[in-house]
This record gives sequence, structure tokens and C-alpha cells, in this order.
Amino acid sequence: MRAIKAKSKFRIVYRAAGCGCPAKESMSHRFRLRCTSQTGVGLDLLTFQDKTVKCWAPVILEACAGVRKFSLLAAATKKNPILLRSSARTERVSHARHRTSHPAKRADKKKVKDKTVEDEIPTPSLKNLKKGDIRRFFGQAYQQRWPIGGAVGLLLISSTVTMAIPFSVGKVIDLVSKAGEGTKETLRNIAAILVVVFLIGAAANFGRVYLFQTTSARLIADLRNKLYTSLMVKDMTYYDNQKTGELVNRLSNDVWTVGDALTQNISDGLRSLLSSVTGIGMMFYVSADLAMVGLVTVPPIAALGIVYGRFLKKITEKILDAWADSTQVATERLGNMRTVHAFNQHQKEIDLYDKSILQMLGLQYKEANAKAAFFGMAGLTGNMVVLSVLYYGGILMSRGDVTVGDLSAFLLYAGYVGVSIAGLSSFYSEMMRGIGASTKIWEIMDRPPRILLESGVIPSTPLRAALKFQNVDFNYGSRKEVPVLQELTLDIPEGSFTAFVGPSGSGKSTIISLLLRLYDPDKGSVYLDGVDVKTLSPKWLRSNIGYVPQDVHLFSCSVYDNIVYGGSGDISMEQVVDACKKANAYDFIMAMPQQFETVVGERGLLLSGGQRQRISIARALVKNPKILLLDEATSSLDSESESLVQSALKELMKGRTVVSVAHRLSTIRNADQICVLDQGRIVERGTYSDLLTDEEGAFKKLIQRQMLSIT
Ligand SMILES: Nc1ncnc2c1ncn2[C@@H]1O[C@H](COP(=O)(O)OP(=O)(O)OP(=O)(O)O)[C@@H](O)[C@H]1O
Repeated sequence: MRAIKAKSKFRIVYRAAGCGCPAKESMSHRFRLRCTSQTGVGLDLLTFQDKTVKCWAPVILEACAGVRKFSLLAAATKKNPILLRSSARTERVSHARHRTSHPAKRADKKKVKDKTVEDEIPTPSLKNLKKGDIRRFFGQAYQQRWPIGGAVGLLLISSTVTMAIPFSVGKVIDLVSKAGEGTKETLRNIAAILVVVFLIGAAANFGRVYLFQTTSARLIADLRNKLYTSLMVKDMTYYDNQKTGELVNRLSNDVWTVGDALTQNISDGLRSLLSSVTGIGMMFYVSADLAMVGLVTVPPIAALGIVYGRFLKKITEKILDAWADSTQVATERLGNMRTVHAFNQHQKEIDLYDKSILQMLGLQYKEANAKAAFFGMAGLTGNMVVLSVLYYGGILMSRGDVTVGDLSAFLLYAGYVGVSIAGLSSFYSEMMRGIGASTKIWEIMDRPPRILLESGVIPSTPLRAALKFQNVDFNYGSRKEVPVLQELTLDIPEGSFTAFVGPSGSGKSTIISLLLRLYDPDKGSVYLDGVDVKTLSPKWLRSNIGYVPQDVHLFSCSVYDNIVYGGSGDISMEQVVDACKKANAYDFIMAMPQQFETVVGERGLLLSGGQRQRISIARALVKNPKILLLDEATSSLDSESESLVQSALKELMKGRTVVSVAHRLSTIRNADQICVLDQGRIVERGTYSDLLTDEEGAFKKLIQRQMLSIT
């Protein structure tokens, strides 16, 4: 395994040494790659699996341009999972060579690349990742090894101090029981020494707690950052299958559980371990006979602890899932209170939340049962130990084999050991909880984005913005059985205005999504200036597109911040004002109490639908984009605003390629071409007047239907 530094493309060279397969045999291989992003924060694991490649052949994998470090963790055949690992190495592929290679080879490489991006990559299952999960879980703590090491050192000091107490107490008791000349003086000296030792112990404890707490906070912050970064770069297909509340729960509760398990829990566990080992040693030192009696109970308690820990890990995963479900219910409902009120569904929502809470409660009852049984058993065993030690100790004392001081010290050590062993089992169970929570986090992090934001090239030639769909078939991954676009072929010349109309669900917004490269076609391609958008940098592509979505969701910040959101960071106030005037938003913004500083509320709910839409248009325009995608851009405007925005848009369309989805057919009179979609196919295409000439045409019927609905 070797880490390398590079910018974008990598060749994985591996040898199937010793596998005995002929050089040309095709095999199915699984690659696991660890990537560190350019910023150094996003540590992600990408899994490219089931690539059919030839033995000995290099495999080209397209990594994000932002990926800085790239190390091959495993390359394995399905049959032999470890064979290739030791001889796998990564090499950077020179860009020049990649670009000038033979077209056929290029096609091959492209195929590999496409597969990398397109393949359905299953979430790693808990069963087969157990060992890896545990290693990875502790790997998080390894990153903080220095403060944790310091804290462990201090822990050693404080534990030594604690474990010296019973021995000193025993000696003091013996001294007092044999009181005579000089006892007072000796006692004073011992007390003075003990005060100093206790002060050292207190200082060590302070340092230990401080270091563990701050490390925990750092770990949690780091993990949260990585998880959020990984979520931010996921493609839309991923989000189509996710629940927001669940993801929020992973970001908050699960990350917290992992951070806590790795620091506070390690601290408590190590303290318990040290106390147990030292305590048992001291018990043998004080009286080996008594120690043998006391320790008979350790193996059954340890076995019980292991069974309990395993159960706890399983139940924790279920509880975390149930927790995520209830958070999801609450997040969605609280974000849609308007609908809940309007439809009088308060009780139904209360019941739904109650149901999810009850489900979680049921699991927590199971957990409580197991916990209670375990700690009850552990407590009983501990008490039985004390009783037997007292009984046997009494006999030994009556024989003069141990002193009263020895017995007292022994009992104190036995108490410490009992508490520590209980602590160890709770350490184990908390660790299992942490591992359970961490597997949920890895599940998210390990799912690679299908569209890599940092991949692709930025063309060196000036952008003309000519678009083209070539034989595009598309369906959403979440509903594979429903074909959304079929055999779509269309030229959108540079600087032209193309409008899509058609019945609801015919695929109009999906076309906009493909142009933004939120999804990739299943078949066929989308071209920009003759280049397949799959080979272009998605970031660059989107930076040249102004987009007005169908459902405008603003962020809960000021009007100004919402407008400059899409810009590159160097947008002047003049540009903002200009964009607002063009979008007919300036007057209402200036009429608000805090004007551009007015906070628009969550999802912009403090504004009207039309106001939100005009801000959204201003947000798209402020970028001065070459391509303008308008998805029902004027649907929420009243007729007066609409005509104002329409005239502004007409002006703005000059020199840009505009693709517009329109329900109000009057808004697309000036379009260079209108495409009528039906069930994902273009059934008619032409200018407004062309299409109207066909009395039986789909467009004519749409117009007639719209006229009827108006009258
Ligand atoms: N994220 C998604 N996941 C699964 N299916 C989707 C998704 N988005 C849209 N669809 C489905 O794809 C089809 C086309 O949807 P699309 O939004 O493109 O239609 P549209 O013509 O824009 O409709 P409307 O005019 O109502 O906005 C519909 O059947 C829709 O249910």
C-alpha cells in the first residue's frame, strides 16, 4: 500500500501474484481507495468494484481533481480478497499521455471511467466490514494520538496515586493498632507525604480530563466536518433515496456517540484496566490465598460482559435507526407546518411521531432489561466476593496469617477491582455503541458520488454555449422502471431560446437537471459546444449556468446573501442592484424595512412566492451566465410582474443560450424553437407560429386547453 500525491488521474497497477491465473483471463476486482481532498478535510473512501479487467493490466481510475492523496487500500478478486493487496501500487498517469493516446484506447479508458462513475455501488454491509470498521473506528483516535498519549500518561499517574491509597491505609491501620512511642510523629509524616501525593494525583486528573475532553471535542468536530463534506459532494441520485432527518441525526447524535466512545470512554476504560491490573497485583501481594478466593468470579463476569456487549452493539444500531426515523418525521413535519395546519392534521402528526417514539422506546426497554440484568448480576457477584473475602479473611486473621491492616487493604483493593471490572464491561459496551454508530457514519462516507465535482476538464476555448441532446434515455435511479426521457435528440444552437412544454410529468424539469448535470443519462449524451458534458468539470459547467428552479427555496439569511449565493465571491453591490432591477425585484426589496439586509426566514418563507421567484431570477442573473435555465421562472408572478419580468428576460436572453420550461404558453411566443414533450419524447418542434398551424397538433391542443382554463 502506498500513498501518492497527484491531481487527477491515476493508474492502479497490480499483480495477481501467485493467483495462478493466465495473463489474459478476465476477473472481477474490487478496489478500495482512500482519498484525501485538496483542503485536507475530506477523507473519503471510494469503492470501485466489479471492474472486469485483465490480469496484469493497469486500471485507470478517474479521481477528483481535488483529491490530493490517493492510496490503494485493497484490490482483490472476489475469490481471494487479500491476494492482490500486497503488490498493488498506485501511479499517476501523465496528462499528456492520456490525452494523446490512440482513440480506441481512449474509448477503452472512457469506458472504464464511465463504469467507475456509473456503477451501482452497494453500501458495505455490517457483516463483512466488522474488522475494517473496528480498525477504522480506532483510526479516528489515532489521528489524535499525541493528546490522547499525554492524557494516558497523566492517567497512569492519577491511577498510581489512587492505587497507593489502600496500601497506605493498611499500613496506617497496622501502625495505629500497634500504637506506641513515636506513632504520632510517623503518622504526621505519612499524612504529609500522602497530601503531596494526592496533590500530584489531582493535578494529573485535571490534565487527563482536560486533554480527553478537548480531544473529544476536536474528534467530533473533525468527524462532523468530514461527514458534512462527504454529504455536500454526493450527487442528486443519492439524495433522492435519503431522508434529511436521518442524515441530520447521523451528523449530530451518531458523531457524538463515536467521539465520546473514543475519548471519554477510552479514558474510563483505561483507568478501569489499570485499576484492575494493579488492584489484582496488589491483592496477590497482600495475600495470595485471599486473592485466589476473590478472583474466582472474574471469568464468568467477563463472559457475561462479552455477551452483553455484543447484544448492546446490535440494539444500539437499531436504536440509532429508530432515532433517525423519529428525527426524520419531526424535521419533515416541522418544516411543513403550513400544510399540517391547513389540513388539520395535528393529531395525525402527533400520533405518527408518537409511534416512532414508541418504537424507539420498545428498543430502549430491551436495552434497559439487558443492562439491568447485567449490572444486577455483576453487583451480586461483587457482593458475594466481599462476603467470601471477609469470611475467609477472618479465618486467616484468627490464624495470624494476615494482619488487620492487610485485610483492610485487601478489602479496599477488592472494592477497587470490583468497580473497575464493572467499569471495564461498561467500557466494552460503550465501545460497541460507538462502533455501531460509526458503521452508520462509514455507510454514508463510503458511498462515492457518481458525479465527481472535482473531475473533468475546463475547455481552453471560449464558451459558445451550444447545447445538444443525442439519443438520450434517462430514468431516475430511485424508480428505474419508469422511463423519463426516451431517445431524446435535439440541437440547441448558441444564443437561442428553446422552450419545453408538455403535460405534467412529461420530463421537462428532468431536461434542465441533465443540462445542469445533476444526473447523467443512462444512454446517449448531452453535449456542450460539441463536448460530452460528462468529460467537463461539473463545477465549471455550473458556474456558466444561471438557474431559476421551479420550487424556489431561499436560505435563511439576508436578501443580499441569497442573491450573491450563486456568484464567485467578487460580485459588487452595483451588480446586485442591476440584477434586482432586471428581475423586477429592486422596488420590493427597497420597500422592506432592512432592504437588502432583510432576513427572508427559513426557505424564504417570510416572502411571497412571487418575491421569492424574483430574488431567484436576480440570483441567476447576477452571475452573468452564458446559459440560462428557467424552470417555470415566472409561474408565481402576477400578470403585472410577469410582463415586467418577461420584458426583462427578453432583454437578458440576448447573447445567452436560454432553455425554458413553461406552463404559461404566452411566455414563450418569442422562442426560437418550442419542443412539445410527451412521456419523455419530443412529439413536436417548431416556432410558436409554426406549431399553431397544425390544427391537430399537440401544441395547438395545449393552447386550446389553456385558453379554456382561463375562460
Ligand atoms: N427525483 C426523482 N426521483 C424519481 N422520479 C422522479 C424524480 N423527479 C421526477 N421524477 C419523475 O420523473 C417524471 C418526469 O418528471 P419531471 O419533473 O421532469 O416532469 P415535468 O414535465 O417537469 O413535470 P411538471 O410540469 O409537473 O413539473 C415524472 O414521472 C416524475 O414523477
